[in-house]
Amino acid sequence: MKQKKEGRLAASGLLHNEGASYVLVVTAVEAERDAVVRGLLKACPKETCGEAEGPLRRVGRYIVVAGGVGPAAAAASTALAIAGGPALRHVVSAGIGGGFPGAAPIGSVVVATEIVSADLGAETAQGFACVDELGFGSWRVRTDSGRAEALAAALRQDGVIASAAPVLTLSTVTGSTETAAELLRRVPGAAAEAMEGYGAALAASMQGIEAMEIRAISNAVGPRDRDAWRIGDALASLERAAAILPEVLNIR
Ligand SMILES: O=C(O)c1cccc(C(=O)CC[C@H]2O[C@@H](n3cnc4c(=O)[nH]cnc43)[C@H](O)[C@@H]2O)c1
Repeated sequence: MKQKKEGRLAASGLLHNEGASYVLVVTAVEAERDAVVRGLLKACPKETCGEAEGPLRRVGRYIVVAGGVGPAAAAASTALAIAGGPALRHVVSAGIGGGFPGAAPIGSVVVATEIVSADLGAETAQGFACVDELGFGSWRVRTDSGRAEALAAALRQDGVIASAAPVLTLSTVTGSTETAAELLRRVPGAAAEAMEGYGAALAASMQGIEAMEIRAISNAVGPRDRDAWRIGDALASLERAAAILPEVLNIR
C-alpha cells in the first residue's frame, strides 16, 4: 500500500523527502492555490514549484491543491490528498472569505481559532439547533488557537490587519443582514465565513491531523453586492499569509 500511495506523488515529482512531515494546503480554486504558491515561494526561495500534477502543486514540504468550492468538494479533495500523499503534520484550508462587519475588513486575514459548520443542524420551534445539541456529532473542528494567534500576530507585524477568531463554513454565501445576524447568534465572535473549511478540517481530523483555516477577506458578509467584492486585494493578503506560514509552522 505504501508503495502504491507514494507511486502517484513520486511519479509526479511531488514527493520530496519521504521521511519529513508535510503540510497540505487546500484551496477552492486555482487563483487561490496560485496565490498560496507565490507566497510559499517567497518564504522558501531555494525551492521551486514541483511538477504540476493536475490541481496539485508542491513547494518544499507544502503540497497545495485546488480542491473545489464547497464543503463536500473540500472534504473529498482533502481525503484523496491525504490518502495519496506523504505524512502530513497540518492541513490548512486557505482562501478568500467574507468578513463580518466590524470584525474583519476587506483585505484583512482571519485565522481560525475554531472551524464551525454553521448550518449543520436543524430548525426547531426554538430556533436553530446544531448537531451537537441534537446528539449527532459536532459542528465544530477545533484548531490550535495558540498557533492561530501566532500567525495572526506575525501577519500584523508584517503590516497586515489580522485576527484569530472562529471561522464559519456554509454551503450558501450569506446574502442578507438578517442571516448575518443569525449566524452571529449561533457563533458569537465569528469573524469570517467561507465554504470549505469544515470539509477540509473534518477530513484531516478523521486522520488525526491538525487543521487550520486562513481566510483573506474579499467582501463583507451581508446583502449581496457583487461589485463590492475585492478578490484581488484578498488574494494579495492570502499570498502574504502564505509567505509567513513556514516561519510560524517552522516547516519549510
Ligand atoms: O454571486 C456572488 O455574489 C458571488 C460573487 C463572487 C464570489 C461568489 C462565491 O460564491 C465565492 C465563493 C467562494 O469564495 C469563498 N467566499 C468568499 N466570500 C465568501 C462569503 O462571503 N461567504 C462564503 N464564501 C465566501 C468561498 O469559500 C468559496 O470558495 C459569489
